[in-house]
Amino acid sequence: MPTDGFDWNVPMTRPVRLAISGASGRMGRALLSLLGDDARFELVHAVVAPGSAHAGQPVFAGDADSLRYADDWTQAPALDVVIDFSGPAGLALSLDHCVAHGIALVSGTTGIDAALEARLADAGNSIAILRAANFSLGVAVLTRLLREAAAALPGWDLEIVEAHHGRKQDAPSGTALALGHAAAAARHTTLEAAAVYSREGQTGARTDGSIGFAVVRGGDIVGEHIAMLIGQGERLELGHRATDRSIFARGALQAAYWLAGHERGHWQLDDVITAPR
Ligand SMILES: NC(=O)C1=CN([C@@H]2O[C@H](COP(=O)(O)OP(=O)(O)OC[C@H]3O[C@@H](n4cnc5c(N)ncnc54)[C@H](OP(=O)(O)O)[C@@H]3O)[C@@H](O)[C@H]2O)C=CC1
Ligand SMILES: O=C(O)C1=N[C@H](C(=O)O)C[C@H](O)C1
Repeated sequence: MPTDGFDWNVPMTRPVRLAISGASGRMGRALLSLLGDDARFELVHAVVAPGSAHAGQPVFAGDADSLRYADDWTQAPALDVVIDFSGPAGLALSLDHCVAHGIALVSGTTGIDAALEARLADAGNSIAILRAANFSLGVAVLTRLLREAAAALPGWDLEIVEAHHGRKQDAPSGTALALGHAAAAARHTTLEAAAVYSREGQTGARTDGSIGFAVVRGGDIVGEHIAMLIGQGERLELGHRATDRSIFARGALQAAYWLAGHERGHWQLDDVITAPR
């Protein structure tokens, strides 16, 4: 059994029939490069943006017999699970298809507005859904550590700094927001009450108990998050640096394998991860 922290001991009698939404993107390509060696899955549909130049092209370049990209769900075959890393508009379409056909949905898409959040929440009444702002094991552990530190140091100022590549569409990152929610809950408050998303000009002094966010964008940064707990005369920093998108892809594939066949409802990456504790 691999020792990568996920529980791989799920018996399946046939490959899981998988669709990827956002298949031509950075995360889509990371998923495709892992799927070539993964007998647990049969990739049967690969969705790109409506009207995309990728539509009709082979998913595995150079292989004329390969599955071809589709720019909608109309020709999708029977599926066990969809993995979505497309963006909010693509996720809305993936969700429609999954709900209409009773298909499990794994999504890593971030930057979702309140209306789509509400639709996703409601969809848990009819299909199995697993969403995570970050599919890496390291961030799962970082989140646990931050909860503990935020509770243990209630009077220390908390600032969350994140850095990503220059093409990222949303800010702060989904991971930064998830870290903020976890820390706020550990301090018996909410991120809505505590968050400060921007500072400029005559800001006045820092509000006690607030959680500040700072955002860096540039080049090819895969994803970095640092939570600073700042006291008087000392500072605790908890951080994670992703250097390869395959960590997110591996986590999403494991989540999809685990979720296929699970009953309807909302599931968490923590349900899939069995170690470390
Ligand atoms: N949870 C996690 O661990 C991670 C989450 N993410 C999140 O995943 C999402 C995608 O990131 P990334 O791969 O960098 O993005 P990219 O911009 O590289 O890729 C986006 C993909 O989605 C497709 N797409 C765009 N619009 C639609 C649509 N309306 N319907 C269907 N497909 C569409 C694009 O197709 P086309 O090429 O034709 O334009 C492309 O394949 C983001 O929300 C990001 O924050 C990213 C990394 C890790
Ligand atoms: O867009 C990205 O690239 C990433 N997005 C996720 C986020 O918003 O937290 C996860 C990861 O940091 C990469």
